[in-house]
Amino acid sequence: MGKLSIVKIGGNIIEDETSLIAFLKLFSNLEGKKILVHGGGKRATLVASKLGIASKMINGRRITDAETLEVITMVYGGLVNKNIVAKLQALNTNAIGLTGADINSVASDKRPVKDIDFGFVGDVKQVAHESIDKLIQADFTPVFCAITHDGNGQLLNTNADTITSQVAVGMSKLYKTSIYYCFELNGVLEDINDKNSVVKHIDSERYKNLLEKGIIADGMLPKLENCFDALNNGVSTINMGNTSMLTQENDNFTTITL
Ligand SMILES: Nc1ncnc2c1ncn2[C@@H]1O[C@H](COP(=O)(O)OP(=O)(O)O)[C@@H](O)[C@H]1O
Ligand SMILES: CC(=O)N[C@@H](CCC(=O)OP(=O)(O)O)C(=O)O
Repeated sequence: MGKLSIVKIGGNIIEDETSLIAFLKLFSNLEGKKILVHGGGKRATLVASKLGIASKMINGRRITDAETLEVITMVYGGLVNKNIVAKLQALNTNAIGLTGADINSVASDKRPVKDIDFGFVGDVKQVAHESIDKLIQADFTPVFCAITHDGNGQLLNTNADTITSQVAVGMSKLYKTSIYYCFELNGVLEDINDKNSVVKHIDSERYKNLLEKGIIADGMLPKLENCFDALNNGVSTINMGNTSMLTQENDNFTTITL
């Protein structure tokens, strides 16, 4: 089985031009077959506010009404995705930007209304691993944004961490897949105020222990949930840390195993 790396970058890296360029250089130099998934929640909030639209997040997920869906479609599928693709082209990486609607790559179901109505938010139901692989086999590098579709013409907003883990699960039918969640910190930290307190290895036991101690919070909660889901469904390795973990020089990041 060949190897495939799936790398995710979040809003903090995207918003900082220097960090973004530095990351894209590392990503371009990464050997082997690869996929990039990007978020952009910060930019969506900024653009929405310029348009007089208030943003509301619950449990790390954006409440996405019809107006907000228009904003995130323009921001994730347009502004952020196309800028990243252009910058990758400048680095000689032949990137192709995709929403989940493109080549029917990521289909989802609108989240059912229970206690909370998230609006146009999708939970992934199917990843077209064979179609995505056609792009990879043709030496294109897929760049996914945080948009999926329901197959009936409706675009849906889906968290980029979830897209990453679900695409990785789908692709693990064809490849030995590794996920790299890149963010602004060095990894999962024992003490959020001490950037050097990286927990180097988290397995199911340690995860339980960190949860009990309340060390994992905010955006890290769904991130780690996604990790264990991916590992339980065929993904080989998951690493979490700053962008330099893509180089051989940095071994100070978090590795997650079952
Ligand atoms: N123990 C922890 N170690 C590291 N980050 C943590 C921890 N607990 C909570 N966090 C938060 O999780 C955030 C990363 O998750 P998220 O906001 O989803 O990032 P992104 O979307 O940029 O990838 C960090 O910015 C940090 O504030
Ligand atoms: C449903 C939902 O919450 N979607 C996310 C998608 C973007 C994202 O995940 O961006 P980051 O990785 O930068 O946080 C949102 O709109 O914020």
